[in-house]
Amino acid sequence: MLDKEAKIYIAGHRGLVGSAIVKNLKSKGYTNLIFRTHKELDLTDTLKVSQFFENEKPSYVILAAAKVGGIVANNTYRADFIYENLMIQNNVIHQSYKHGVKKLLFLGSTCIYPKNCPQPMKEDYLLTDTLEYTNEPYAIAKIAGIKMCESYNLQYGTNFISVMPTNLYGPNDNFDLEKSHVLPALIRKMHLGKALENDNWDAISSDLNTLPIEGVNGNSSRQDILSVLDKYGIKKKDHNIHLEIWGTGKPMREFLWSEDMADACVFLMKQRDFNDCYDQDNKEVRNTHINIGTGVDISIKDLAELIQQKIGFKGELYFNTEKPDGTLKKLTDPSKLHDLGWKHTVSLSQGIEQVYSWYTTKN
Ligand SMILES: NC(=O)C1=CN([C@@H]2O[C@H](COP(=O)(O)OP(=O)(O)OC[C@H]3O[C@@H](n4cnc5c(N)ncnc54)[C@H](OP(=O)(O)O)[C@@H]3O)[C@@H](O)[C@H]2O)C=CC1
Ligand SMILES: C[C@H]1O[C@H](OP(=O)(O)OP(=O)(O)OC[C@H]2O[C@@H](n3cnc4c(=O)[nH]c(N)nc43)[C@H](O)[C@@H]2O)[C@@H](O)[C@@H](O)C1=O
Repeated sequence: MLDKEAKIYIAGHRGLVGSAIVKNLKSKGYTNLIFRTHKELDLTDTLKVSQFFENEKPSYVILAAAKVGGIVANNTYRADFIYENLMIQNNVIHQSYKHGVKKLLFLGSTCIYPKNCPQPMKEDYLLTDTLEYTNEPYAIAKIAGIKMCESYNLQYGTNFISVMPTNLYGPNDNFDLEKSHVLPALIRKMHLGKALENDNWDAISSDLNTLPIEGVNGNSSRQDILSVLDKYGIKKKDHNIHLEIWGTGKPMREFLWSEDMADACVFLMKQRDFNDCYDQDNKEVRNTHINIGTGVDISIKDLAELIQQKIGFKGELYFNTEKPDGTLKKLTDPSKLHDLGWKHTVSLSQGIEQVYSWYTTKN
């Protein structure tokens, strides 16, 4: 199964997860990988996706393309999150069925579980209560993706499996200060905060030239840069830097290194078929998806202090409770995955060092 010459389409190959999956597959000797950037193939375009599958006829598909963002992006662009995600997954899953794809892996998210879910969250807790408001549209699209895979398997005999990863981080993450997830946002905020406290304008220019913020880049005036950083919660007060953490700092989150996530995906592509997921005699097939996580979580306050210590930023942290907390706890129960023989290898402490090293090399 999944021989080294198999034609595998990785949708979203430049993203956080997609790029790690490509790296993992290449390292294992897979040679026939195909990709398209968003610009080359908009996966919300049904006709173009159909033509792509007709021309390329991939044997395997890993669906890591999606509209993705942190808590504020999810809460603000609610229509885009539900529309784009439903369109992307409807097109890719349906065309995979139409063109005889042997196996597809769909990436969901642990936000599919109820807001006040019993902890740790088992796969069977799906659809047992109300969802978290801030990411409800995104979660509903992801639940539709799971049910689409299950339904196509049951009606058409396809082999489409789903995984529900916890919060991920690593190389090629999104470091936008407003739209990203907490871990990359705090890495960048503290990197800029440290540069500011050391009056290291070369580091600030280099960072802003790699990824401009709201119209300022590395060549903008210092006054303009200071005023934009202030707006994003990196505030210079006399000789001290005050750095904003969204919410109360009390929510707990679980973080998985993206390359571990990629390894779990490739492991499941090789080891797990839909037919292994359920009892053939059971007429009601539900919850065939698999959690991917570490089973360990940390409060946002402790995460911020850990990143602060790793980066060596000496300023003060303050909590902005005008910003949403989101779910208070969403810890996965990864025992289904552990029972299959896979476990993560990179700790949060190691991962933060690795991603910060990657971030500073890139700048
Ligand atoms: N990041 C996280 O913490 C988590 C992520 N997930 C899930 O994992 C998967 C991967 O996420 P992640 O790698 O973080 O996301 P990224 O935002 O890093 O990457 C998303 C990728 O999708 C592509 N893409 C987006 N929209 C389209 C479109 N309309 N047409 C074609 N391509 C498109 C982008 O292409 P391009 O680069 O060309 O713009 C990009 O490569 C997603 O399903 C996400 O929901 C689940 C839980 C947590
Ligand atoms: C992966 C998961 O990601 C999203 O859910 P989330 O876990 O709530 O997302 P998050 O990483 O943005 O925030 C985690 C916590 O951290 C706090 N927080 C502090 N300071 C910053 C900060 O500076 N930026 C961000 N983004 N959050 C911050 C923030 O207030 C929140 O309490 C889903 O919408 C959905 O996309 C999904 O599936």
